[in-house]
Amino acid sequence: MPGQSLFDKIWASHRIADLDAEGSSALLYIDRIMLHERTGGVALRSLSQRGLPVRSPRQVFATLDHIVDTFPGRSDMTLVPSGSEFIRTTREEARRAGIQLFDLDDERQGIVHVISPEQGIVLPGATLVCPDSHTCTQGAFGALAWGIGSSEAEHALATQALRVRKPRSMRVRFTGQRPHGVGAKDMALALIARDGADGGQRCVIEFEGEAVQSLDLAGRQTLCNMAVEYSAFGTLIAPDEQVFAALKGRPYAPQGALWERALASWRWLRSDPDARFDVERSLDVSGLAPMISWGTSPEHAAAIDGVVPEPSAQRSASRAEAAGRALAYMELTPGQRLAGLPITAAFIGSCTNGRLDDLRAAASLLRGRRVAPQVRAICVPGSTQVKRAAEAEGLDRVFTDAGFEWREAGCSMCFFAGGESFARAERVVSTTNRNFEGRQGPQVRTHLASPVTVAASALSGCLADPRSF
Ligand SMILES: CC(C)[C@H](C(=O)O)[C@@H](O)C(=O)O
Ligand code: SF4
Repeated sequence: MPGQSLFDKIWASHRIADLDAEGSSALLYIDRIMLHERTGGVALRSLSQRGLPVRSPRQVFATLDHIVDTFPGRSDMTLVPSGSEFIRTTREEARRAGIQLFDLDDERQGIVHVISPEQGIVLPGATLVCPDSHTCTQGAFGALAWGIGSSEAEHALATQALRVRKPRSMRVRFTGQRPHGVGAKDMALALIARDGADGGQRCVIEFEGEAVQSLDLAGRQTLCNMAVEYSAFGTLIAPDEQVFAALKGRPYAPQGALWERALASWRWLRSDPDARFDVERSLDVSGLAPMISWGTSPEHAAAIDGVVPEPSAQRSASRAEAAGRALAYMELTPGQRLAGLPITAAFIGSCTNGRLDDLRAAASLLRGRRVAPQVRAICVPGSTQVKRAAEAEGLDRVFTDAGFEWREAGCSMCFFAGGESFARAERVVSTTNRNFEGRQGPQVRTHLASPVTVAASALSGCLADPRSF
């Protein structure tokens, strides 16, 4: 018998029943369900219309993040068409079901994947689902967390269990030491650029290696967050002392004697040395440079000191065709240098890079400097707690003195839902995770990058290398 992977262990400890003889599908117990107003309110309403109660309201948490206004001093007003309807439905159904809602006036409000660890909702070794694709972010805490569809969300709410076809497993080792200016976002973009946006093959990916262990928790969450752009089913990083320290004392984490018991069990949450994975990959980070996307997929990314590639350099004819289309949309030509490309907007925030450490990293470049006059720069903290903590150390002033807008927490312009947007065809450098056509507004061209690269670019008025600051 080979050893077990961390994924195998969590799977086995949550399996209620195998659904076939080979054990390739199982009914899994779900520890936590998270919801947001864009998809969660609808799932709750549909359930209540069918006369089905939420089975275990204390294990379900909801927040308002996707279509809420993020203007300073916001009200219930939202520019998103039918946005108020989503918000109202979520409020009504959360109240009816008796589940905890982190509403707009609640200090615990924020992007669903950001508030979960802040509140100690995600725990090592737990299963957590949410009808949102970036739920895999929470694998950074050693939880099996994945995004589900709305009918699955209804099933999970009604039964606290889900039928799951067991995903294959992958291990990705990041070896070597990260050079100056290279962070988790660059590691993720480099991996996706190398292997393609389908490289993760719907596997549960365990990230390992010194370059992962040395990341702070914000960085680990960035890496796990981007994994869905690599087509991962979910992610895992074996939880360590950093994770335990971060969760200790959080409102929904176990307390007292229960904490001690939990901690003792969490120390076993790692893959056995002889665990087998269906796919093994590795990437040496020591030669990486800060990355920037040039196209309309996160796989369209290159080193900031590089050039826009020739579409014909892509691995297949279909990829070459997609790259050609991407360049047309992005108004770029092969061979053009990436650094120096003029931009008109910069965005810092989202569940990828909207945490306190991300804001600190950006602020370290912005301090005492001003963004270029033609650049509209916006910072949206990932949660109200991130916002408060940032304000407590004066980061809001650093951002506003530099010319950034300082906003209320939410998803904001990470995605265009018909509300607030960048101007048509604007070129934006953004810490978010998706850059497909129209993602941040009609015709808007998005360049994905790390917080320091976005800060450097905002200051320069063009895509810029953070290492030169
Ligand atoms: C609206 C929501 C379902 C969606 C997702 O699942 O990811 C959003 O968060 C996104 O990033 O596009
Ligand atoms: S911040 Fe962006 S990627 Fe994250 S959940 Fe919100 S819309 Fe989705």
